[in-house]
Amino acid sequence: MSNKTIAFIGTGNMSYAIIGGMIKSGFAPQSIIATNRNEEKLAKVAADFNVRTTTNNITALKEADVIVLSVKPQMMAQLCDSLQTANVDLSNKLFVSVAAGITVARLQDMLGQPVKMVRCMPNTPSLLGLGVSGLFAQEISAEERDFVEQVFSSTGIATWVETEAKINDIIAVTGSSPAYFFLFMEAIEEKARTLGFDAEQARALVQQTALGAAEMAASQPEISISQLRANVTSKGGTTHAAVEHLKSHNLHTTVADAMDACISRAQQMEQEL
Ligand SMILES: NC(=O)c1ccc[n+]([C@@H]2O[C@H](COP(=O)([O-])OP(=O)(O)OC[C@H]3O[C@@H](n4cnc5c(N)ncnc54)[C@H](O)[C@@H]3O)[C@@H](O)[C@H]2O)c1
Ligand code: PRO
Repeated sequence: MSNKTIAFIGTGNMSYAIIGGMIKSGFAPQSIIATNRNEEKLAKVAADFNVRTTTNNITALKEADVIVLSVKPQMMAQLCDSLQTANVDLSNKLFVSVAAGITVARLQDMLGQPVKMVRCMPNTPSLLGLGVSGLFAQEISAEERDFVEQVFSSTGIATWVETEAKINDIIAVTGSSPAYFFLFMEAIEEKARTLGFDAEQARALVQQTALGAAEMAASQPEISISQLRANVTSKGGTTHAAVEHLKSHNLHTTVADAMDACISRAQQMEQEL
């Protein structure tokens, strides 16, 4: 592994997941600094991953080679302002922003100077090494590119996109989409409860089925997802009845429209923030 130090500024759900994936894949805990304003959150990160923690963003900024900006988009301007006024030379640092809806140009504006910046759109399964991260950068060195790729591929699949606009598409396809799957699982779990399964059974039944279905797809890439579905669906049978109901309620269009709403919101945030 590289000897660079990486700091996560604002270690909440997303950075916790990335750090978890990095540690699982062998990054040295001492090469990782996690910051948060909330000491309880830091205590958990330190206890779970043995990384260095601090409530002082500037200490982390000074020490790290790579700075991951991981606060909520609405908090980013305030954070960047505090980093800018700290009088630290940022020209040799590499920044990575995981925030949705803030462009590189806007981040540089917030930081008050044209720093080297990578836009990254990860997702929370990174915690298990099963994440997907979209990456976009211009004008960074091959070594910096390799390091960022090493970090995010340690948490799952990392893929570079050609244009910054594509990061918004990645949000719809992989950044937000764990929530779509969870929503579907919630709906099945809820119905299982109304059919009389207790909470524990309903949860176990839905999660095992989701895991089994994903693993069926992942372990047999030569079989299309639609064929896997067809294999469950007997002509004139029970699954057919359920699937036809979903189709007649425009499931595909609804999902596509939801993904368009996700992209539109990211574009709108780019104007707002
Ligand atoms: N959660 C996801 O699935 C996901 C996926 C992709 C990208 N993202 C992006 O990741 C970023 C973080 O999202 P999250 O879900 O982890 O949010 P979060 O609220 O869980 O984490 C952000 C943390 O930053 C801390 N914080 C706020 N201001 C701070 C400051 N000035 N200094 C230090 N700490 C500060 C907060 O206490 C909080 O714990 C967002 O910009 C989001 O767009 C999230
Ligand atoms: N979670 C963040 C949001 O909801 C970004 C992708 C996933 O805005």
